[in-house]
Order: sequence, then structure tokens, then C-alpha cells
Amino acid sequence: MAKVICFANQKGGVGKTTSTNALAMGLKHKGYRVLCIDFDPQGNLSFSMDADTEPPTIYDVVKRKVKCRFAIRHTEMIDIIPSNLLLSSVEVEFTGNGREFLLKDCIKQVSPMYDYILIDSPPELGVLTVNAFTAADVVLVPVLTDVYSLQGITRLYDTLQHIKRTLNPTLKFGGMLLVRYSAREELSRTVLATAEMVSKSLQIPLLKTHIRSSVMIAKAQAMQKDMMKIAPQNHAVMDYMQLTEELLRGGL
Ligand SMILES: Nc1ncnc2c1ncn2[C@@H]1O[C@H](COP(=O)(O)OP(=O)(O)OP(=O)(O)O)[C@@H](O)[C@H]1O
Repeated sequence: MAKVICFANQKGGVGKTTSTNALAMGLKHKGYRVLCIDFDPQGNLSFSMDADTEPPTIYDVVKRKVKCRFAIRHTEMIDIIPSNLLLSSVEVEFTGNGREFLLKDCIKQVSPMYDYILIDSPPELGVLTVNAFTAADVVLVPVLTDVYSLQGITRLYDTLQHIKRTLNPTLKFGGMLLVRYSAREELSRTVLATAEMVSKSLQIPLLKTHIRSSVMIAKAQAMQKDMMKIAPQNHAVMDYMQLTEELLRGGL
């Protein structure tokens, strides 16, 4: 069965999509069978991996209009189930008991076909993110090295603890990942020091690898290309390769 990894943070623009994309490519280059699930109605992961967002998408899968495997796109980069804006209506369309298990139930069907399933989640702690937490084995939390980055981490932690108690007892907080880190910038160093304190007090890991900033990251996404293929020597891309190795060494 595949290990399910979810990137989450209720803050927007912190690197969830980018990190999902990069770790997926890192794992693929290591020879693993990887499926990405775009569970963010913005559909940015689908775009960056060159998947069309016409139906069937993950929305049709959770609505049980189509079986999970028939929504998989086999792009040049990866296997991915795309999403589009319709996914946001899940919040109002599903109100009954068991709505937290929609994604987990879908994933079960394709889990034996992959080693890893990576989920990109939206910037909120609503029903979509709760579904992602319920389906996941591990949650990774990208944290942007800016002044507001660690605000809300306690709330995210509390939500994860709640999901662990009620819906998914084996869920693991895999760690916080500093994104757009620059050792030369004082703000980055301050955020790192705060993240270390948060990590100690909440007993959640802070990943050793920090991802530096590079325009190549956005460029590869805009070009819908595998950053590890088009710019393997780029410093931020190398950081993501190192992250892949750190996570694998840690038993991912
Ligand atoms: N290491 C990096 N260096 C430079 N730009 C980056 C880096 N990581 C992410 N970005 C850029 O920052 C922006 C936000 O990143 P991303 O879309 O991954 O965040 P997100 O958390 O998924 O956003 P949302 O909450 O809207 O889903 C994107 O334009 C992306 O290309």
C-alpha cells in the first residue's frame, strides 16, 4: 500500500504546491511509483504538472461519478489526479456524517498501484484539508521564512491532534519545512530560531533541510517542466533533492 503524504498549512503561498511537486519529482527520480492528488480547488499543482483540469477530476471522484483510477492523468512528469474550482463546492455539498473520509475512500482503490501518494491541500482548515489529514500517513508543513510565517502553527497543530484523536490515530506530523530560507538574511535566521523553539515546545520535528529561494522554481512551474530535469544544479532544486533524501533516511 502507498504511503500517503500531505502538504498542509492554512496560510496561503507558503510553498505547499511547490513542495508537493518537488518531492513528487524527487521520489520519482529515486525510482518510486508516485501519484499526486491536487486537492486544492486552485488547481495549481495540476497546471504545474501539465495535467488538464477538465472532468474527470478529483471532484468527480469524491462525488463517486467516476472511479479513482479513471481520473488519473499520466503526464510527461507524473501520474496526477487534477482538480479545478468545482472542488470547493464539496464544503457545501457534503454535510452529513462520514464526509471526512471521502478522499481516504477514493485513495484506497489506487493505493496498491503506488509507493507514495502526495496530496496538495488548500490554504484553510476546512473540510478539504480535514479529508487530506484523514487520508494521510504523514503531514508536512511548509513554513515561509517571513514575519507572519509561524502564526497559526499552534492552531494547525491542535487540528492535527484532534484528527489524530478522532479520525486518524496513526497520523504523523512529519515536520516543518522552512521555505525561501536565506542564511544571509536576519529575518530568515529569526524565523529559524522561532521555528526551533516551536519545534521543541510542541515536540514536532523541524526538518534539517531548508529550501532556498530561486526564480527557477517559479519558472519550472510556469513551463510545466520537471525542475529536477531542467535545472538539477540550481540551489533550490538541490535543496529539494536533499529534502527527499532526508525524508527517505528518516523512514518516509
Ligand atoms: N523556493 C522558492 N523560491 C522561489 N519561489 C518560490 C519558492 N517556493 C515557492 N515559490 C513561489 O511562491 C509562490 C507560492 O508558492 P506555492 O504555490 O507553492 O504556495 P502554496 O502554499 O501552495 O500556495 P496556496 O496557499 O495559494 O495554495 C509560487 O509562485 C511559487 O512559484
